[in-house]
Amino acid sequence: MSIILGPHQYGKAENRIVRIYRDSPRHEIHDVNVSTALRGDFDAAHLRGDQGTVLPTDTQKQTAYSYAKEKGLLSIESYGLELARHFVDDVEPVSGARIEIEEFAWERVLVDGSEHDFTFVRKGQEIRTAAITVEGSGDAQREWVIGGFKDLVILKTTGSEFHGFLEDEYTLLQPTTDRIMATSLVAQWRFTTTDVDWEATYAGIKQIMVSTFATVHSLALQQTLYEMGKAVLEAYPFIAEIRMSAPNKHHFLYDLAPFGLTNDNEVFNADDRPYGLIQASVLRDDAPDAGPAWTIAGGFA
Ligand SMILES: O=c1[nH]c(=O)c2[nH]c(=O)[nH]c2[nH]1
Repeated sequence: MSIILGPHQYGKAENRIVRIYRDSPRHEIHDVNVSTALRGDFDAAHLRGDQGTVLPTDTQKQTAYSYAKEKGLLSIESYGLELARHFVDDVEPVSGARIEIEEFAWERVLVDGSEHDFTFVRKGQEIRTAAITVEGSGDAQREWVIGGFKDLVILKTTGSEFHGFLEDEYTLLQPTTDRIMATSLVAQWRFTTTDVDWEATYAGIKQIMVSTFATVHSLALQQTLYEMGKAVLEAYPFIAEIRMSAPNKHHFLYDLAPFGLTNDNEVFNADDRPYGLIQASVLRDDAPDAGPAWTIAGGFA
């Protein structure tokens, strides 16, 4: 028996970078959280404490900030690709890089009915996400881009049923033909190309998902997720796969009978836990291999 070094990667997590575009009086803001991770032969650092091939995490951080100026930070997917390609192409021991990014949205405040040039309020909606992996060099280089969002809280007050489910001796749940359906949606989609209008695609996918949530008469959250994923794949041939995670944010009808009141789906208790957690992926049956697109080396949390 011998003890060996397993998979490893290292980088600078959660660089909070705010990039302002101020080329005109109407400023633009891009507010992101960037994590870098480098892979390659870093055995010596682990086995002997030899840092000769280790590009410090501090340097990775400095690069992330510099690239926000040098390469620009208009779309998190293209910025992440620039950063990952740089580490793999220009830093000798690096054979793979993964860049994970969250973007916090801001919107202009209105002053006298007009959008202000340089004052913003944080948008309460979803956080946009990207995960970029670049591996190998030269003609053998491969790239994987995942776009997505998290924390998209969405609710419909009707148009949702849940009945006909399997029952056993522990089943208490009453069937319903009219309930609130709500979730805080996480979605990630895998691109098959990097030749993409990232901004338009993001806006389009989000719009398709929210409108499908609204218009599908739901018999279960599972069905709604599948329909949302299917609609995205039908609209975007260059998306191979979409993965969704949806906590079922239960709204239970509150019992007002003790007060002599009726409750015709009007007053609910928004319960925060436990919650059903419905997770589903939808993909093309000819989707190209995902490679390391979804996973980080070693499966670290
Ligand atoms: O949409 C739902 N899916 C379920 O699997 C489930 N289970 C449950 O108790 N309520 C619901 N709702």
